[in-house]
Amino acid sequence: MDESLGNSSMDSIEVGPTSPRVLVTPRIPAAVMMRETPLSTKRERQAMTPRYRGPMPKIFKSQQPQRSILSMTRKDTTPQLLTPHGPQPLESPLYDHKNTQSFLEQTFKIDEIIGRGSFGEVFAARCLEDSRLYAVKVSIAPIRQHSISKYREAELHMLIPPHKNLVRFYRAWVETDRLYIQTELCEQSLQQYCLIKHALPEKEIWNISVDLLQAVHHLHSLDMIHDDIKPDNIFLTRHKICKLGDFGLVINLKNPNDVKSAEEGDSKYLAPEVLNGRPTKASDIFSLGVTILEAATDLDVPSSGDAWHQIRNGQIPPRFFVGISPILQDLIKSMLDKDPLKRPTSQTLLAHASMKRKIFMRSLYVKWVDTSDSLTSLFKWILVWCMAFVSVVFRPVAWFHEEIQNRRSEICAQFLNPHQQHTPIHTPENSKAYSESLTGVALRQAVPSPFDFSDDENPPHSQRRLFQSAPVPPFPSRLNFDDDDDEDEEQATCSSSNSSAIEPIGDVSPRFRRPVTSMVQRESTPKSARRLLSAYRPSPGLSPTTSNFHNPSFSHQDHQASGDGFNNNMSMLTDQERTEKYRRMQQTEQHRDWIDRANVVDEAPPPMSCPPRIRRGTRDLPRLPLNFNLLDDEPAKKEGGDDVEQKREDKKAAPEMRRFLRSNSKQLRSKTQYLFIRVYFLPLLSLSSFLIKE
Ligand SMILES: Nc1ncnc2c1ncn2[C@@H]1O[C@H](COP(=O)(O)OP(=O)(O)OP(=O)(O)O)[C@@H](O)[C@H]1O
Ligand SMILES: [Mg+2]
Repeated sequence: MDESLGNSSMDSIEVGPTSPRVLVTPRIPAAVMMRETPLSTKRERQAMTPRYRGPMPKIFKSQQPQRSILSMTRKDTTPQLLTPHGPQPLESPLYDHKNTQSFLEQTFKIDEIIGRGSFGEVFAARCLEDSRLYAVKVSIAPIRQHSISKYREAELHMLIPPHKNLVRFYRAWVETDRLYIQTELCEQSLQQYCLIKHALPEKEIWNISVDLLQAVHHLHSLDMIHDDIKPDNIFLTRHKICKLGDFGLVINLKNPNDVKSAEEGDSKYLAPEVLNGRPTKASDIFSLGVTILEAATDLDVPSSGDAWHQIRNGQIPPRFFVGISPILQDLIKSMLDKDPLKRPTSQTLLAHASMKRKIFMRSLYVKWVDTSDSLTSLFKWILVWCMAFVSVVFRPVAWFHEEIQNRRSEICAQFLNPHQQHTPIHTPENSKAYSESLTGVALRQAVPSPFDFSDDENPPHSQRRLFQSAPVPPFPSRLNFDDDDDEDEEQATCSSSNSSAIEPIGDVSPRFRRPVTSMVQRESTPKSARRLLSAYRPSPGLSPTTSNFHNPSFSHQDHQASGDGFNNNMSMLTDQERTEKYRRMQQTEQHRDWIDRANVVDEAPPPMSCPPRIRRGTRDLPRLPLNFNLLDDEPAKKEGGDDVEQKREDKKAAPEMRRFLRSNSKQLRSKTQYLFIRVYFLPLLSLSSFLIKE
């Protein structure tokens, strides 16, 4: 049928010799009419019928499912692995027989459905056993038990030795009457590629021809016929290497019992002799010739009619070959020869002079791709291990840094805000004493003092905390009440009285010389009482168990009679010595008051102890101004009225702040390192894991 005639019949009709041309709606459906049209390219066809988006959909033997097959599968049998020696139970460390999910769902992570064919659905799925991506084809209809060809595709595929231009077979299994075939995943089919690109450049056509001829030659050398070569069954990797797939119609010529099903290859690519006979190796060459012609010319291959015969009679209009080299034209035409005997074999074609160089170049390219792939995977492997190692090494460091930073902030906040009550620095040594004092254990053990000095200005003991071992610069040592001469005596006095304050009588040990609770009592004792306490020192040589302190009959007179004590010492001193001694005592008292204020808390301690380095660094620091921006805390609220005083304090504290900053610069540096890990290392880690997934 003439092209112009076809167009006029579709768009307009002449009602009479004088009548004007009127547009009518064609009665014949476009699809039927298009079958009658002569050869055209797919692009031309698209222009004529804008809604045309590709070849007509296939007619399925069974109704195409509206939802995925997976949602319809029920697991009621154990999966059977198909092997050349028969079915065997399929095992995997990830598979749980008791689980109601299928083997596919348990051992794969399904990414998407990548295709639907007459046989089944094809999924892109990541195998959880090796973390690689595969294509898994699941049969649509349950496999009929007595069907001869029920596992045909899988059985034939597993028989074919692997080849770089054949889609690789991994395994196949049957579960609940459905066949699953796990194969290599490719990027797209040649049909999808051609629909986007239309006529491919000649260089690509040569690459495709070389790849497919090698694949067909591999099959033919095994005495196998593919019988379904078409763009839909040819797949492209991401490196544009062509692979022949879908071995459902393969004929094994070596097996005389191989009964082929009634299905035949796609009529568009069918060799003319197959209409009246059996498929042969030559028919595969014909199908391959039509495929290459379609890819090179963007020909819309007819499935029947005159156009179908036109191709088989070698009457392809020369306009389709415009821009194609004569060598490629000759190659295609020879493959489409009507006479199967005149058609070249795959071996003859590969041995062609023009082919040899191209095969060599292609094999180099394939090797390069393989090498780069292996190097990439090796690099990824090394990267993963390095990352794992580095993360193992640095993770505790990062965690430790974070803890230190938090702790530092807390400590600084205490020192920088004079109006805020201070949280104590808890050390492993005093944490026990802390918990004891909270529960009152230590206080209950303590022998009650004869003096009750608790008053309103002293908070309860349970709220008092100590810097147990805090040095008190620039003030004299807390035990150094008196002159150097009587230092020993003073210490003995203190330890004796302290021990008696916490320990039950008769159980005094030297390690309790400075128990915390006794310090609590001491810290909370008013000045006047402390002076009186010194009067209760035990006499030298008197054991703590017989100490006057614990003797209920002990009185002030007894104390004076024992000849020791504060008043006697003082009376023996000169005026100047006494003044000096008072001055020092005053300083000590002031400092003790400061400690008292600093140690009052009303909150539970944080769980982590402050590391000694920081404890040392921060202990000596004076209070710093409130507006220290290093901390994220809210600026402390100034109480009304003492703005001026506050400013003066701030000014005084400025050099102290500098000192503080200097001493903390090391910590800030470590914070920078920590940030470096957060900003560079962790994203690098996620990048590498992403690369590995890919
Ligand atoms: N290994 C694979 N990699 C990528 N995509 C694939 C793969 N296998 C199949 N597909 C996609 O799934 C579609 C259908 O696959 P396949 O041809 O194997 O199914 P089919 O049921 O045999 O169909 P038909 O009988 O029409 O050939 C293909 O067109 C292709 O898009
Ligand atoms: Mg197919």
